Amino acid sequence: MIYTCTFAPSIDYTAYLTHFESGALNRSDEVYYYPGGKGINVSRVLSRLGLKSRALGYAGGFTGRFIEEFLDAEGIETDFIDTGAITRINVKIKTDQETELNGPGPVLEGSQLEQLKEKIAVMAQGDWFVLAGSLPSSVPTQFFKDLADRCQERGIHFVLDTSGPALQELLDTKPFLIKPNEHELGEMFGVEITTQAQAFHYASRLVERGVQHVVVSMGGAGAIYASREHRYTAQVPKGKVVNTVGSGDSLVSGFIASYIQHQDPERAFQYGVASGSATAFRTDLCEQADVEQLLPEVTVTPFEEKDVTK
Ligand SMILES: Nc1ncnc2c1ncn2[C@@H]1O[C@H](COP(=O)(O)OP(=O)(O)OP(=O)(O)O)[C@@H](O)[C@H]1O
Ligand SMILES: O=P(O)(O)OC[C@@]1(O)O[C@H](CO)[C@@H](O)[C@@H]1O
Repeated sequence: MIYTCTFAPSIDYTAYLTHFESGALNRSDEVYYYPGGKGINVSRVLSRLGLKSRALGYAGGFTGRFIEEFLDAEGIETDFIDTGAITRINVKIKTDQETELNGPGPVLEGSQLEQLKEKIAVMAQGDWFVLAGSLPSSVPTQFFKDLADRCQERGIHFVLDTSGPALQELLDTKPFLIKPNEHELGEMFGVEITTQAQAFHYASRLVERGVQHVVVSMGGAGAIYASREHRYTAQVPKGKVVNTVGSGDSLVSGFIASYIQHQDPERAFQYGVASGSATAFRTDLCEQADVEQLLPEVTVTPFEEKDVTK
C-alpha cells in the first residue's frame, strides 16, 4: 500500500487573469478549486496512473470537508485527522507569471500526533510512506524522525518531499527518495544552484549521507538523478506551460508508479519527468494519456563529470 501524508493540505484557489496589479481591484477571467498540498497531489496523480493510495494527514472545517469529498469522488481513500479548524486556502494567481499565497499549516496537539502514529502502525514491509509538503512548526522535528525511523526499521519506502529545517535532520534517516527543486537543494547547503553540475555536486553529498535516490527538478531547465550507482540528466519536453503547481508532486508520483512496476531508476526518472511536464501543461494535474504521450520526448542521458564546463 502507498500512504501519502500531508500535514498542511489546502484548497488551491487558482485565478487566471491577463494582468495583476498589486494594491488595485483585479478581476479574474477563470478560477479553479482543487484539493492541494503535496501529499494529496501525489495521491491524485497516483490514482490517474492507476495506483491506489491512502491519503493521510490533517484537515478540518468546510475546506477540509471539500478536500475529503473531492478525493472521495475521485476514488481516493482518505483517513484525515480532524484539526477542529479550517484548513487553509492557498491562492495561486496566474498571469504571464505565477504568484502564490500559501496559508499557514495547522497547529497540532500531542493527541492529534498520537492519532497519526496509530494510523501508520499498520504499515508493513514493502509499503510506501510519502511525507510531502510543509511541516508545521508546532510539531517537534523528533516526531518526523520517529516516523522516518519506523519506516527504515520496517523496510518501508520512505519518500520525502519537504523543505525547511526538519528536512536536514530527516536526511539522516536514509530516505528512499527525495525530490528537492534546485532552490530547495541550495537552501540545504546555503548556496545558490544554477547549473546541473552544481546540482549533481550537492545531490551526491545527499547520496553520501544515505539517501538512496535523489531527483533534483529544475523547472523548464530539466532535472537530474543521482544514486550510488547512477547519474542521469533529463531534458524536459517543450510545450505551453499553463500551471506548474503540483508538477514536482507529479514527478514524485510518476517516479514511484514506474519504480513499482519495473524497479528501474532510469525509467522511473524518465516517467517522473514526463509526469511533471504533463502537469505543467494543464490547469489540473496530469492524466496518464498525457504522460505516455510526452514520454518519448523526455531524453535521459548518463551524466559524465567530464561533459561539464563549470
Ligand atoms: N517550463 C516547463 N516546461 C516543461 N516541464 C516543466 C516546466 N516547469 C516544470 N516542468 C516539469 O515539472 C517538473 C517539476 O518542476 P519544478 O522543478 O518546478 O518542481 P517544483 O518546484 O517542486 O514544483 P511544485 O512545488 O510547484 O510542485 C520538472 O522536472 C518538469 O518535468
Ligand atoms: O505550503 P507547502 O506545503 O510547502 O506547499 C503547498 C502547495 O503550494 O504545494 C502544492 C504544490 O506542490 C500545492 O497544491 C499547495 O498549495
